[in-house]
Amino acid sequence: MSTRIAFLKGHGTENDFVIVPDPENAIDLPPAAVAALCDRRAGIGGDGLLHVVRSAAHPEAKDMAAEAEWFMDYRNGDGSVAEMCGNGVRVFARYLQRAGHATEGDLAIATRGGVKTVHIAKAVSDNGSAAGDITVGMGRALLPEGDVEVSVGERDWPARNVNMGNPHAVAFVADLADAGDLYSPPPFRPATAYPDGVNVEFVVDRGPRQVAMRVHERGSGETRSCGTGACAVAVATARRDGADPAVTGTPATYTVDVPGGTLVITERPDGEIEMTGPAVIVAEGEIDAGWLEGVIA
Ligand SMILES: N[C@@H](CCC[C@H](N)C(=O)O)C(=O)O
Repeated sequence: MSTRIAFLKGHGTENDFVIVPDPENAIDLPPAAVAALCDRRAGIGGDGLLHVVRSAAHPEAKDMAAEAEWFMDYRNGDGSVAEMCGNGVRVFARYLQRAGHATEGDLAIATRGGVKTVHIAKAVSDNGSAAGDITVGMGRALLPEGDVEVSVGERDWPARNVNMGNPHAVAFVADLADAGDLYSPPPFRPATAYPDGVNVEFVVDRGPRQVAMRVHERGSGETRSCGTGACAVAVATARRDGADPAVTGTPATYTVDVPGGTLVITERPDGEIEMTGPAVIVAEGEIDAGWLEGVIA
């Protein structure tokens, strides 16, 4: 291992990530290393980590290499692996643009949830950091049948089970404060509903086709935003509102306010979902490889 490892820090609606460029997949990043890097006191700090690898160099992505040159090897802040990260994939695209691996326009990115197409809008500044929005084709939502409930303390709510590549439980509440401090994962029922854990969104109405949410993310805790969560919320809200695009034949667009900003989600009649929001790189530096080796020893 070299003595210095490059990293960047970025966020999308304040869902923040440590970015580790590693085109040839040469850096060992076991869960303990990821958790140490994402630690906000003893590490760099982040809700998750974006390991930037060429698809051809990663065993989980080489089958996607013909379609997408780059693989988003996403990890949660506790070091666990997740299928997809909606804010992460926009930040990943912003990094590729900044590094000269991508330009404005369309770009395919491999993820564990399949190949996603992102559209990088024209930059509003030319330094690559304060740039325009990025739109991601998030694919289709799956809505597994069966009642689900989530609880906080003594209170519980029915929740909609929505899979955006990763699992979500969406609960409509009267007040976002009802979710409490969200220091620990909200329990869910039935226990068999989410064998690999779940991301839980608490949602209130804000106006016509506008909602606000808080989220407890599997593997990260409460975060300031979750892109796949915002898509799950838009889909659950459209079904609740009788605005299922497959039934009405018209796209449904929802504005989803998160603590860290705003995401705009459109579901088309064919079920395809697009999410638009910001993606910002805020810093660049070097990790001390000796420290990282010590952490995982
Ligand atoms: N913040 C992400 C979701 C990250 C993965 C999630 N915690 C999981 O384990 O499924 C997003 O923006 O989608």
